[in-house]
Amino acid sequence: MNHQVHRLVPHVTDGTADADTVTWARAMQAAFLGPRMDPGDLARAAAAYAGQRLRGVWETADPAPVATLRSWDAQMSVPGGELAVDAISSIGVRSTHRRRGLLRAVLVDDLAEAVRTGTPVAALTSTQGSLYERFGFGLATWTRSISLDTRAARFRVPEPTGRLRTLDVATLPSAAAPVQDRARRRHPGSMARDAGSWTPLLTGEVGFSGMVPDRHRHAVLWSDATGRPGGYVVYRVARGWGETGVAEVAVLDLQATTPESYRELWRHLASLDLVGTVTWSDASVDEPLPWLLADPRPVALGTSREMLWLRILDVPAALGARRYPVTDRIVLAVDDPARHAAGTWAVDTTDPVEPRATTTGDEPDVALDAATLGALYLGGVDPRVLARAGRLEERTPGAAGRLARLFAAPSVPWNGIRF
Ligand SMILES: CC(=O)SCCNC(=O)CCNC(=O)[C@H](O)C(C)(C)COP(=O)(O)OP(=O)(O)OC[C@H]1O[C@@H](n2cnc3c(N)ncnc32)[C@H](O)[C@@H]1OP(=O)(O)O
Repeated sequence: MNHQVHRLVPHVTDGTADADTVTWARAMQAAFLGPRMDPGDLARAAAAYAGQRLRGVWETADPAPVATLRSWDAQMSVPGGELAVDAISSIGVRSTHRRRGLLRAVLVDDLAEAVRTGTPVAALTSTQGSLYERFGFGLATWTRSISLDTRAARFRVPEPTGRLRTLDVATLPSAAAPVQDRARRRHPGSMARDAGSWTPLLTGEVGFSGMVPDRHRHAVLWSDATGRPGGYVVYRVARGWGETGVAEVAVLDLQATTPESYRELWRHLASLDLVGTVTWSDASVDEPLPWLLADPRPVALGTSREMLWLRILDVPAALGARRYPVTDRIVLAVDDPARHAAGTWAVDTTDPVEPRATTTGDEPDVALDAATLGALYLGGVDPRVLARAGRLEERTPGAAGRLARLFAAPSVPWNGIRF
């Protein structure tokens, strides 16, 4: 079935969105099993979409779309640099209209616009793990939950350094945004937080909670001895101390620009009175926390979850935007039914400052599909593992190992912000 996709530009005045955007937001919320909201709350929730692109499929005479998608331009860190990506979210289809190709229609339309405007990569986080590979998205970063038994935690550096300051709704965006911008450069795959997400991060007033405020959230900024801000943490009291006498705190976002700021933010969390446990569900898979402590046992590592899915839309631009730790020339044959990444590409890093991916008639060293290339792009998975899984074919002996050395990232890719 051929679905006509339309675009909607949100208009936001005095913190509330226009009527069409509100109708769009209501349809999107319903697809995600969100609560029913009164129009005022919905208009405030939808104000976060200012400057973003809304898409939908509308049926005749019904003002509410049957399918929704939201996207915006975001900066993402890549090894040795950064890249503008098409960040995609809010893909929802009315429960009565599923499995008729509506997700496909809105997503294909959005990707086509990203290609037209020269955006080399699309990025999303997903509610389900099986949806997006068929559209060429590969799983590029993971997170892992971590928890700290604060009463048993002893820091190897015994004395705190720097200064801590609490932030409120008025001060969080201006104080934390520049810190996040610096911190994310330490982790390939880390995305810039979009402007509209700072206030809800602290108030808890998000559409999916029906804009019900969460008054148990706190934000703390750490600055070094010179007064330069170096990190922040936003956390919520997940369980109060009333029942058991011991509260539990959940980290919502923690960004550190230096080892010192990382240590002092964790020291702050560990020192909270009345708290027994601090948890963080979207931590990096390689958190240094256990190494800060005299005894690592108070740290418990939990389950991994998939986080960021990447779709390479422009191979020369995407591969040329990152840096590589070794010089090599490897030929990749990329299969992509949507054609965006299809071709035989020579990835040549002989000039480390200007690596290039160009089309070639040479025999490929490796054959893979577009989703596998997206998974590999940040260096978050070893190509030899993908070869063992049959996701990548070595056409010349040892090519997967060469690819592993070429694509290796300077630090483990991580994005701590679901969007
Ligand atoms: C980036 C994000 O926003 S992630 C959020 C995804 N949205 C949600 O979880 C909200 C609730 N769910 C929904 O709104 C819908 O069920 C959606 C968006 C997941 C799917 O929408 P639909 O219009 O039914 O999908 P559509 O018919 O276009 O299917 C596209 C393909 O995905 C497959 N697919 C769709 N839903 C699922 C699913 N739940 N599990 C596995 N495969 C699925 C279809 O079989 C189809 O495959 P094919 O084209 O290879 O044959």
